Amino acid sequence: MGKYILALDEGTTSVRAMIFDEMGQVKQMAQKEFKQYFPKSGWVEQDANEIWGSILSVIADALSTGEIDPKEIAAIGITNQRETTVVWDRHTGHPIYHAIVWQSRQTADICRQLKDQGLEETFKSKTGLLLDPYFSGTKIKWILDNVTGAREKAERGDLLFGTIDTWLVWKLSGGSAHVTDYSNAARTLLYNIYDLSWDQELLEIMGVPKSMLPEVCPSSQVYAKTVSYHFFGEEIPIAGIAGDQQSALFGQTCFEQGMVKNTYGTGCFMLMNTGEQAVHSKTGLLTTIAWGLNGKVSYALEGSIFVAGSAIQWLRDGLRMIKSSPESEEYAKRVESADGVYLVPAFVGLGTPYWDADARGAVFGLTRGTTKEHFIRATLESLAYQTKDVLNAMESDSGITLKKLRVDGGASMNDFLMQFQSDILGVSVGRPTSSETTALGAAYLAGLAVGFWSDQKQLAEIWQVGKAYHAEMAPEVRSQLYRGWTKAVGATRVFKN
Ligand SMILES: Nc1ncnc2c1ncn2[C@@H]1O[C@H](COP(=O)(O)OP(=O)(O)O)[C@@H](O)[C@H]1O
Ligand SMILES: O=P(O)(O)OC[C@H](O)CO
Repeated sequence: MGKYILALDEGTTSVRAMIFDEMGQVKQMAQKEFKQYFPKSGWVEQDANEIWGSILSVIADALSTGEIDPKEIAAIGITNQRETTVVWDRHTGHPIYHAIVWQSRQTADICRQLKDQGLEETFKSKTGLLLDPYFSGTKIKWILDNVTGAREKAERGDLLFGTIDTWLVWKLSGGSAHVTDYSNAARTLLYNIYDLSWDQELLEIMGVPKSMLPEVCPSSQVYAKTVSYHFFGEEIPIAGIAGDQQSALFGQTCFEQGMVKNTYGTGCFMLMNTGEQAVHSKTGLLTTIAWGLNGKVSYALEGSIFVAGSAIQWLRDGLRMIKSSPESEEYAKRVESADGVYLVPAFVGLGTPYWDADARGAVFGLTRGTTKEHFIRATLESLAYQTKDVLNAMESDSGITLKKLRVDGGASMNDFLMQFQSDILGVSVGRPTSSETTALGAAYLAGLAVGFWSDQKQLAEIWQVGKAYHAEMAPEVRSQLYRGWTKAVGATRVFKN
């Protein structure tokens, strides 16, 4: 057995290859950002071939910089930005359109039409999801409706659909495996999360031929082996797949019912493990599959925030207020407060609990005294306020009052944000020693499948808190600040272009 597990973490903005040892420690990593395309207002697309090329390059980089022989890799786990949709020709392997990213709003009209036909409850009752452009189903329909000749090709069985996990396994296996796992299938709006099958009625409504869809498998099993020419002469088992948010839940070892994690990446996603029970939300949370493991499926409740770290990237790239995302912390700490400024980053609409595809971003409370520092601070604070909206929904749906929140993801490295998060929630926040829990989850799933780790108990023993934050804010200040946020979101939703 090799000494390491390789996790491929294909996020919204970058790909990472992370090589873990048996203690879950990072032996080596390589990362590469890739291009985002914004062809129209609210649309977000990527080039699936560029993602594939970037994956090959980070694998090579991690192995060569770490001087690791590919033979030492016992298995590969894949975790991915979810919902992002690729449709490609099964004969040539060429995508027929850009990958439509989960954040993209180009299917808002399709969702509206389906809602007008009174179909929301049909989708919700089978998939646990809502009719929002976020999910893959309407994105597939959009590609079939808008790319010349696509529908005919799909009906002839010439096209394949995949989320990014499926695309990468297909490429790594030389086109021999067309698979996904339960956690990714659960995000398509086409998969029945209760009877665990592609739902014929939903496929017909959406006009998606079943022949396009991947086989749905557990999250931990050997799906295929790498073709040797993509892996330096080695055939390595690809043995774990999970959507990045479910993978982070697994990497945080939230194995027990009621355990919660929040990941601050491009977006921000809070998931609660609800065990073998699928909990139905009354407050705009999603019911989803956490993972399939040991012959069982575990479910989760999820709150999805569309814009979190990407608001910080916008400060960097759009407004050019900062040179790097971590620099936001320094600016935020230079002022005592945001001085009444609220920024609502509804750049692609709002997710949980509002589900408003047409909302767009806004800033409130500007005065002549507002400085760049206040603006940056208000942007960071918006991540914490959105998280509070989600936690309120989660506590109300689950009946559980949270005492501690496990956090991870790029923006969780921001100490100012984590302290403010703890303050505004009135809950302790714990960041583990490894903030790379998304990749770790996929590594764990792959390692379990090949016997690299024996069981979940062994994994739970590895988790350690790296830094803890405790609420220091006076309750009346907390309430007053949050009241301001609630008013700002409400006002944002009234204004429509
Ligand atoms: N120290 C920081 N403070 C605030 N935001 C940060 C910081 N470091 C990274 N980010 C943000 O986190 C995101 C990257 O996190 P990551 O977990 O890699 O995201 P993804 O998996 O979605 O690509 C970026 O949007 C970036 O702006
Ligand atoms: O890229 P992230 O880490 O923000 O995750 C994206 C989510 O999977 C979208 O559902």
